[in-house]
Amino acid sequence: MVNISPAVAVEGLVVTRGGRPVLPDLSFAVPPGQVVGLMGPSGSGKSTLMRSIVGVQRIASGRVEVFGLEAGSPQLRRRVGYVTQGPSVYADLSVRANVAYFAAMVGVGEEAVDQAIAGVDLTPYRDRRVETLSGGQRSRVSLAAALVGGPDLLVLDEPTVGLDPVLRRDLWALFHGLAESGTSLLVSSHVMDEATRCDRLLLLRGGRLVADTTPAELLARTGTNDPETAFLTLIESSQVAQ
Ligand SMILES: Nc1ncnc2c1ncn2[C@@H]1O[C@H](COP(=O)(O)OP(=O)(O)OP(=O)(O)O)[C@@H](O)[C@H]1O
Repeated sequence: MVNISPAVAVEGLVVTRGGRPVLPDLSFAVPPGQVVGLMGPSGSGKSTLMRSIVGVQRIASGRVEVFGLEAGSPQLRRRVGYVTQGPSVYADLSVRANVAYFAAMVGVGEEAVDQAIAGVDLTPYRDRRVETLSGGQRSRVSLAAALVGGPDLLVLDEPTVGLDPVLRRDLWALFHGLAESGTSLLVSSHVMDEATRCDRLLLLRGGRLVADTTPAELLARTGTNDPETAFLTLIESSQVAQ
């Protein structure tokens, strides 16, 4: 068997926030070149885990490695793109100026800026100030800013929240296109029907991993054809097991 190193390796991760263990003990690996969904209800710890992976979360113990380097290492700065849930771009600047700003931070030029804007389908809006765009368009500006450096790992916190079905479908197609060209993606969502759009799934509840699986395995294991029911079935069986 070929030994493929994981994009992300987490072992015994413990994170405490507000004096409470938010992630009590997590271990898993994210394979490279795939779209991995981090699913779980609100408050299950998805954002905290993503923050740990991009290296902006203080961890109590354990190990988080990205491409074999400690999360947050300076060598990873250009290799990891992160889009938070809140707005991460400047409302009073144009789409182009925003993406160009992030391009300057990672040391890439004009061509990369145009490519990133085209990649999220915003070329017709490139000279518009972000504050004049719709919510969905704004979130795509954040995505273009994260994409501009050509990261090897993209960490996206609920990127499709509040988007209409057509845009959601287009964004998932974009994610898969990126994965096909070798990018690893970790995408969070609390909408379980998005689970079927992922190559792999990490299901989180109360800061614990309920499953590390594929959509097909999840449905087969729970004998359902709907991811939401499958998730509820898993939660119930894990409660019985406790
Ligand atoms: N700054 C903070 N101080 C203390 N507790 C926090 C802080 N941020 C988050 N928490 C707690 O950590 C837990 C996990 O929160 P987190 O934001 O990681 O969940 P989430 O799954 O991303 O939720 P959502 O889908 O609503 O964004 C929650 O119980 C939350 O209340």
